[in-house]
Amino acid sequence: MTPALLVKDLDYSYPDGHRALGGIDLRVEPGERVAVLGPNGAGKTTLVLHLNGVLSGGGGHVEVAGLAVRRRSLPEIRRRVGVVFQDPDDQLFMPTVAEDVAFGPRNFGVPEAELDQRVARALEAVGMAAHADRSPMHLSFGQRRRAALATVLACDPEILVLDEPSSNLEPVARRELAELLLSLGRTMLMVTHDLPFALQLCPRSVLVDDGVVVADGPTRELLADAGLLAAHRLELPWGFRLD
Ligand SMILES: Nc1ncnc2c1ncn2[C@@H]1O[C@H](COP(=O)(O)OP(=O)(O)OP(=O)(O)O)[C@@H](O)[C@H]1O
Repeated sequence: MTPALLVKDLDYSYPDGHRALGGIDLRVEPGERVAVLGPNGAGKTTLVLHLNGVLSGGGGHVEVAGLAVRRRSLPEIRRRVGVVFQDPDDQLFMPTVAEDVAFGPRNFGVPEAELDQRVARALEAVGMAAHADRSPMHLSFGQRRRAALATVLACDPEILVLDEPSSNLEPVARRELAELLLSLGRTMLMVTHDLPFALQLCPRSVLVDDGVVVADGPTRELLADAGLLAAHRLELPWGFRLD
Protein backbone atom coordinates (compact mmCIF):
# COMPACT_ATOMS: atom_id res chain seq x y z
CA MET A 1 0.00 0.00 0.00
CA THR A 2 1.28 3.49 -0.80
CA PRO A 3 1.96 5.25 2.51
CA ALA A 4 0.14 8.50 3.25
CA LEU A 5 3.40 10.02 4.50
CA LEU A 6 6.90 8.73 3.98
CA VAL A 7 9.93 10.44 5.48
CA LYS A 8 13.34 8.88 4.88
CA ASP A 9 16.53 10.00 6.57
CA LEU A 10 15.38 13.61 6.67
CA ASP A 11 18.17 15.93 7.69
CA TYR A 12 17.82 19.68 7.97
CA SER A 13 19.91 22.56 9.24
CA TYR A 14 18.54 26.11 9.39
CA PRO A 15 20.43 28.81 7.50
CA ASP A 16 22.20 29.84 10.74
CA GLY A 17 23.76 26.36 10.79
CA HIS A 18 21.58 24.93 13.58
CA ARG A 19 20.91 21.26 12.83
CA ALA A 20 17.24 20.66 13.68
CA LEU A 21 16.76 17.23 12.08
CA GLY A 22 19.41 14.54 12.10
CA GLY A 23 17.92 11.73 10.00
CA ILE A 24 14.20 11.28 10.67
CA ASP A 25 12.45 8.15 9.39
CA LEU A 26 8.66 7.93 9.51
CA ARG A 27 6.01 6.03 7.61
CA VAL A 28 2.30 6.72 8.13
CA GLU A 29 -0.27 4.47 6.47
CA PRO A 30 -3.55 5.81 5.05
CA GLY A 31 -6.15 6.13 7.81
CA GLU A 32 -3.61 6.16 10.65
CA ARG A 33 -3.65 8.84 13.35
CA VAL A 34 -0.17 9.42 14.71
CA ALA A 35 0.98 11.79 17.44
CA VAL A 36 4.43 13.36 17.31
CA LEU A 37 5.68 13.88 20.85
CA GLY A 38 8.88 15.42 22.12
CA PRO A 39 10.35 18.21 24.23
CA ASN A 40 10.73 21.83 23.15
CA GLY A 41 13.24 22.20 20.36
CA ALA A 42 13.13 18.50 19.40
CA GLY A 43 12.47 19.25 15.71
CA LYS A 44 8.74 18.49 15.55
CA THR A 45 7.68 21.70 13.80
CA THR A 46 10.68 21.48 11.48
CA LEU A 47 9.48 18.01 10.47
CA VAL A 48 5.92 19.25 9.89
CA LEU A 49 7.15 22.12 7.72
CA HIS A 50 8.75 19.58 5.38
CA LEU A 51 5.48 17.73 4.80
CA ASN A 52 4.05 20.44 2.57
CA GLY A 53 7.31 21.86 1.33
CA VAL A 54 7.46 25.02 3.45
CA LEU A 55 10.98 23.87 4.31
CA SER A 56 13.20 21.92 1.93
CA GLY A 57 16.78 21.77 0.77
CA GLY A 58 18.19 19.42 3.41
CA GLY A 59 19.02 15.76 2.98
CA GLY A 60 16.64 12.83 2.71
CA HIS A 61 13.32 12.24 1.07
CA VAL A 62 9.68 13.16 1.81
CA GLU A 63 6.62 11.73 0.04
CA VAL A 64 2.93 12.49 0.43
CA ALA A 65 0.55 9.86 -0.95
CA GLY A 66 3.33 8.54 -3.15
CA LEU A 67 4.26 11.97 -4.49
CA ALA A 68 7.74 13.32 -3.73
CA VAL A 69 7.59 16.76 -2.09
CA ARG A 70 9.35 18.94 -4.66
CA ARG A 71 8.82 22.46 -5.90
CA ARG A 72 6.91 21.35 -9.00
CA SER A 73 4.62 18.99 -7.07
CA LEU A 74 3.73 21.54 -4.36
CA PRO A 75 0.29 22.53 -5.70
CA GLU A 76 -0.77 18.86 -5.74
CA ILE A 77 0.90 18.16 -2.37
CA ARG A 78 -0.91 21.10 -0.75
CA ARG A 79 -4.22 19.86 -2.12
CA ARG A 80 -3.65 16.51 -0.44
CA VAL A 81 -2.12 17.52 2.85
CA GLY A 82 -3.60 20.29 4.97
CA VAL A 83 -1.26 21.71 7.59
CA VAL A 84 -2.63 23.62 10.57
CA PHE A 85 0.32 25.65 11.79
CA GLN A 86 1.22 26.23 15.42
CA ASP A 87 0.65 29.97 15.04
CA PRO A 88 -2.78 30.75 13.55
CA ASP A 89 -1.53 34.14 12.40
CA ASP A 90 0.53 32.30 9.76
CA GLN A 91 -2.78 31.19 8.26
CA LEU A 92 -5.10 34.19 8.62
CA PHE A 93 -4.53 37.22 6.44
CA MET A 94 -7.86 38.22 4.85
CA PRO A 95 -10.21 41.01 6.08
CA THR A 96 -12.79 38.53 7.44
CA VAL A 97 -12.80 35.01 8.82
CA ALA A 98 -15.16 33.84 6.05
CA GLU A 99 -12.84 35.20 3.35
CA ASP A 100 -9.90 33.43 4.97
CA VAL A 101 -11.81 30.14 5.01
CA ALA A 102 -12.89 30.62 1.36
CA PHE A 103 -9.34 31.42 0.21
CA GLY A 104 -7.99 27.84 0.04
CA PRO A 105 -10.93 26.12 -1.68
CA ARG A 106 -11.29 29.04 -4.14
CA ASN A 107 -7.60 28.64 -5.02
CA PHE A 108 -8.14 24.92 -5.55
CA GLY A 109 -10.91 25.68 -8.04
CA VAL A 110 -14.02 24.97 -5.97
CA PRO A 111 -16.91 26.62 -7.88
CA GLU A 112 -18.22 29.87 -6.35
CA ALA A 113 -21.70 28.31 -6.00
CA GLU A 114 -20.26 25.68 -3.64
CA LEU A 115 -17.97 28.01 -1.70
CA ASP A 116 -20.49 29.56 0.70
CA GLN A 117 -21.64 26.13 1.80
CA ARG A 118 -18.06 24.89 2.30
CA VAL A 119 -17.18 27.95 4.36
CA ALA A 120 -20.32 27.65 6.47
CA ARG A 121 -19.72 23.95 7.08
CA ALA A 122 -16.08 24.46 8.10
CA LEU A 123 -16.92 27.35 10.45
CA GLU A 124 -19.81 25.40 11.95
CA ALA A 125 -17.51 22.41 12.54
CA VAL A 126 -15.10 24.50 14.63
CA GLY A 127 -17.84 26.46 16.40
CA MET A 128 -16.98 29.74 14.69
CA ALA A 129 -20.10 30.35 12.56
CA ALA A 130 -21.04 33.41 14.59
CA HIS A 131 -17.68 35.02 13.82
CA ALA A 132 -17.73 34.61 10.02
CA ASP A 133 -17.82 38.33 9.25
CA ARG A 134 -15.34 39.47 11.87
CA SER A 135 -11.75 40.41 11.28
CA PRO A 136 -9.36 37.61 12.33
CA MET A 137 -7.26 40.35 13.94
CA HIS A 138 -10.03 41.00 16.44
CA LEU A 139 -10.41 37.39 17.57
CA SER A 140 -8.96 35.87 20.71
CA PHE A 141 -6.03 33.48 20.28
CA GLY A 142 -8.21 30.41 20.84
CA GLN A 143 -10.74 31.71 18.28
CA ARG A 144 -7.95 32.34 15.77
CA ARG A 145 -6.73 28.76 16.27
CA ARG A 146 -10.20 27.48 15.47
CA ALA A 147 -10.52 29.76 12.45
CA ALA A 148 -7.13 28.53 11.18
CA LEU A 149 -8.36 24.94 11.46
CA ALA A 150 -11.48 25.90 9.48
CA THR A 151 -9.30 27.29 6.66
CA VAL A 152 -7.77 23.82 6.30
CA LEU A 153 -10.98 21.80 6.79
CA ALA A 154 -12.64 23.83 4.02
CA CYS A 155 -10.03 22.47 1.60
CA ASP A 156 -11.04 18.91 2.47
CA PRO A 157 -7.49 17.47 2.43
CA GLU A 158 -7.04 13.69 2.61
CA ILE A 159 -4.21 14.08 5.15
CA LEU A 160 -4.31 16.47 8.08
CA VAL A 161 -1.17 17.64 9.84
CA LEU A 162 -1.74 19.62 13.00
CA ASP A 163 0.90 21.42 15.07
CA GLU A 164 -0.25 21.59 18.69
CA PRO A 165 -3.98 21.75 17.89
CA SER A 166 -5.20 21.70 21.49
CA SER A 167 -2.96 24.42 22.93
CA ASN A 168 -4.76 27.53 24.24
CA LEU A 169 -8.19 25.95 23.93
CA GLU A 170 -10.67 26.07 26.78
CA PRO A 171 -11.63 22.57 28.05
CA VAL A 172 -14.95 22.47 26.17
CA ALA A 173 -13.33 23.59 22.90
CA ARG A 174 -10.57 21.01 23.40
CA ARG A 175 -13.13 18.23 23.86
CA GLU A 176 -15.13 19.44 20.85
CA LEU A 177 -11.92 19.54 18.79
CA ALA A 178 -11.13 15.94 19.77
CA GLU A 179 -14.65 14.86 18.75
CA LEU A 180 -14.40 16.77 15.48
CA LEU A 181 -10.99 15.33 14.56
CA LEU A 182 -12.15 11.79 15.35
CA SER A 183 -15.29 12.28 13.26
CA LEU A 184 -13.30 13.30 10.17
CA GLY A 185 -11.91 9.81 9.59
CA ARG A 186 -8.77 11.25 7.97
CA THR A 187 -5.14 10.30 8.08
CA MET A 188 -3.68 12.53 10.75
CA LEU A 189 -0.27 13.50 12.05
CA MET A 190 -0.47 15.64 15.14
CA VAL A 191 2.33 17.35 17.04
CA THR A 192 1.30 17.78 20.63
CA HIS A 193 2.56 18.34 24.17
CA ASP A 194 -0.92 17.36 25.40
CA LEU A 195 -0.30 13.69 26.18
CA PRO A 196 -3.91 12.86 27.19
CA PHE A 197 -5.05 14.41 23.88
CA ALA A 198 -2.53 12.23 22.01
CA LEU A 199 -3.82 9.17 23.86
CA GLN A 200 -7.44 9.99 23.09
CA LEU A 201 -6.88 10.62 19.38
CA CYS A 202 -3.85 8.71 18.22
CA PRO A 203 -3.40 4.96 18.58
CA ARG A 204 0.27 5.41 17.60
CA SER A 205 2.89 7.91 18.74
CA VAL A 206 6.34 8.81 17.56
CA LEU A 207 8.73 10.38 20.04
CA VAL A 208 11.21 12.82 18.54
CA ASP A 209 14.17 14.27 20.41
CA ASP A 210 17.22 16.08 19.17
CA GLY A 211 16.13 15.71 15.56
CA VAL A 212 15.69 11.93 15.50
CA VAL A 213 12.91 9.41 16.24
CA VAL A 214 13.71 7.81 19.60
CA ALA A 215 10.52 5.73 20.01
CA ASP A 216 7.62 4.67 17.80
CA GLY A 217 4.73 2.53 18.98
CA PRO A 218 1.29 2.35 20.55
CA THR A 219 0.62 5.63 22.38
CA ARG A 220 -0.50 3.82 25.52
CA GLU A 221 2.76 1.84 25.67
CA LEU A 222 4.93 4.91 25.18
CA LEU A 223 3.04 6.84 27.84
CA ALA A 224 3.27 3.92 30.28
CA ASP A 225 7.08 3.97 30.04
CA ALA A 226 7.98 6.36 32.85
CA GLY A 227 11.71 6.07 32.14
CA LEU A 228 11.25 6.95 28.47
CA LEU A 229 9.06 9.96 29.32
CA ALA A 230 11.50 11.24 31.93
CA ALA A 231 14.48 10.81 29.61
CA HIS A 232 12.79 13.08 27.07
CA ARG A 233 11.26 15.67 29.38
CA LEU A 234 7.69 14.43 28.91
CA GLU A 235 5.24 14.25 31.77
CA LEU A 236 1.64 13.17 32.13
CA PRO A 237 -0.56 15.68 33.96
CA TRP A 238 -0.55 15.24 37.73
CA GLY A 239 -3.05 12.57 38.80
CA PHE A 240 -3.63 11.33 35.23
CA ARG A 241 -4.13 7.57 35.08
CA LEU A 242 -3.56 5.57 31.93
CA ASP A 243 -6.11 2.82 32.65
N1 LIG B 1 14.26 29.69 11.95
C1 LIG B 1 15.13 29.00 12.70
N2 LIG B 1 16.45 29.27 12.63
C2 LIG B 1 17.36 28.59 13.36
N3 LIG B 1 17.03 27.58 14.20
C3 LIG B 1 15.74 27.28 14.31
C4 LIG B 1 14.72 27.97 13.57
N4 LIG B 1 13.51 27.44 13.89
C5 LIG B 1 13.78 26.47 14.79
N5 LIG B 1 15.10 26.37 15.04
C6 LIG B 1 15.78 25.42 15.94
O1 LIG B 1 15.56 24.10 15.47
C7 LIG B 1 15.34 23.21 16.55
C8 LIG B 1 14.01 22.51 16.32
O2 LIG B 1 12.96 23.49 16.41
P1 LIG B 1 11.44 23.09 16.24
O3 LIG B 1 10.66 24.35 16.22
O4 LIG B 1 11.31 22.16 15.09
O5 LIG B 1 11.19 22.30 17.59
P2 LIG B 1 9.83 21.74 18.21
O6 LIG B 1 10.09 20.31 18.56
O7 LIG B 1 8.69 22.02 17.31
O8 LIG B 1 9.74 22.61 19.56
P3 LIG B 1 8.47 23.17 20.40
O9 LIG B 1 7.91 21.99 21.13
O10 LIG B 1 9.12 24.14 21.32
O11 LIG B 1 7.50 23.80 19.44
C9 LIG B 1 15.39 24.04 17.82
O12 LIG B 1 16.64 23.87 18.43
C10 LIG B 1 15.20 25.47 17.34
O13 LIG B 1 15.91 26.36 18.18
